[in-house]
Amino acid sequence: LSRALSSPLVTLSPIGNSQEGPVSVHHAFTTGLVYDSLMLKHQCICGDNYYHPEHGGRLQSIWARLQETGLVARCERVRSRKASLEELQTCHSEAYTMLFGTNPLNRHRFDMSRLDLPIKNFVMLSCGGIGIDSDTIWNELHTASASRMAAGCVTELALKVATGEVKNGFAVVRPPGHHAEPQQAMGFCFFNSIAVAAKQLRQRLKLEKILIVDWDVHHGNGIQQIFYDDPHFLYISLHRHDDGNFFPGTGDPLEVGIEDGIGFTVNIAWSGALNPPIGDAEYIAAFRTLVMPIARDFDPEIVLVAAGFDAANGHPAPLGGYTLSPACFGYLTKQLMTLSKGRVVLALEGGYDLPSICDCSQECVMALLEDEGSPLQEEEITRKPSPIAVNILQQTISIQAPHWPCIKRWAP
Ligand SMILES: CN1CCC(CNC(=O)c2cccc(-c3noc(C(F)(F)F)n3)c2)(c2nc(-c3ccccc3)cs2)CC1
Ligand SMILES: [Zn+2]
Repeated sequence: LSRALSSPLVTLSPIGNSQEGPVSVHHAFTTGLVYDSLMLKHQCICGDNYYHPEHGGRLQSIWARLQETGLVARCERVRSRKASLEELQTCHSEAYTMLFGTNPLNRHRFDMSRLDLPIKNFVMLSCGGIGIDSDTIWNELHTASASRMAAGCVTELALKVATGEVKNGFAVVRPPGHHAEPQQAMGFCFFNSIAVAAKQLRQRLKLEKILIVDWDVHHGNGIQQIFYDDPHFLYISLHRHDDGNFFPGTGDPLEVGIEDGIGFTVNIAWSGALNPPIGDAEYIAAFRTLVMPIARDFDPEIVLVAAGFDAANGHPAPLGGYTLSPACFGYLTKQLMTLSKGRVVLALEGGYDLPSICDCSQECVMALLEDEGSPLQEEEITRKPSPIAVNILQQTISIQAPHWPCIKRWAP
């Protein structure tokens, strides 16, 4: 029945006597959205949102924007749920999921004594809060549920896109996930939502080829690590690297995967700090010369996007410092929609400037709905990428060409 329901604007035949007229169930085949206010509760006990840029106001603002613009009404609302400990354990150790996945209300159910917690412990923060570090803050009552909810929402949405119940999707979730390693929380991240979703697609739906594109300004060290030896998952990241001097420092172009996974990690590692800052022209060029040719060659069954917006204009240097336009994120989304019969799932990662992340989210959801979206600036379409960026792309092409012959035509 679910297949029937997902076809456009189906009307079921009337049941019972004809006086009642047709009983119709309108399930348009459209973009799925997933959001849950439970994710707002993950906050530092110090309450200082300026010191902690990764706060609940980010989600509230994005959701409000999607409602005010009528986009929520045009989408299918996907049911939110927390990821189970079992789902989390496809990416994280049992001890880790117990430590960060339980709270005082449910911890009694688990025998924590036999867990050797190999994790750096919690520290007191200068703001008066508690956490793994000054960014990865811990709220004893709410962080576990919020982090599990984020992973569960991305997973639920990805499954509905993969099974064709919704056309594509956008997950409005926090805390972010792409820095979370199997046994290490860092960079605002506890559970690797994108990685958990990707594992479920493989385990439950037996998908063979899953593409993960990460356009957050930071390298997704956790995603890379979890899939580093696995050719079923192609990880392509574009990130500020500055030769390892920008958080988290990983994501060098020479990191291409190991064993069977060689060639299934592609790192487009921008360097040169902010002179000149990286903008639309560089990302358009990277997609044209590397991301899309490799992605088409891989021919994935679904595309998951670690869609952080901290590379967008409006993020001061420590948070990113790049100058991508919201329209550019809409353009990148449209490019990825040419793959996998359009089965694309975006999950929010970073992004802190509220007007900026609202504009970016709006452009991406409009792209998913196949709306026109804002035009790219003429200047950015015609501008040549900076010499440093051209150099980075050429380096990456020569490193990856042995694994992806299709990109050779761009090599000098
Ligand atoms: C208190 N703290 C201190 C360090 C901090 C800079 N650190 C970061 O931005 C940082 C560090 C590690 C990871 C990430 C990060 N951002 O998104 C992601 C994500 F996972 F992709 F989502 N990771 C970001 C600073 N922020 C500012 C700042 C400046 C202007 C306005 C707001 C904050 C100054 S130092 C963040 C807040
Ligand atoms: Zn704090």
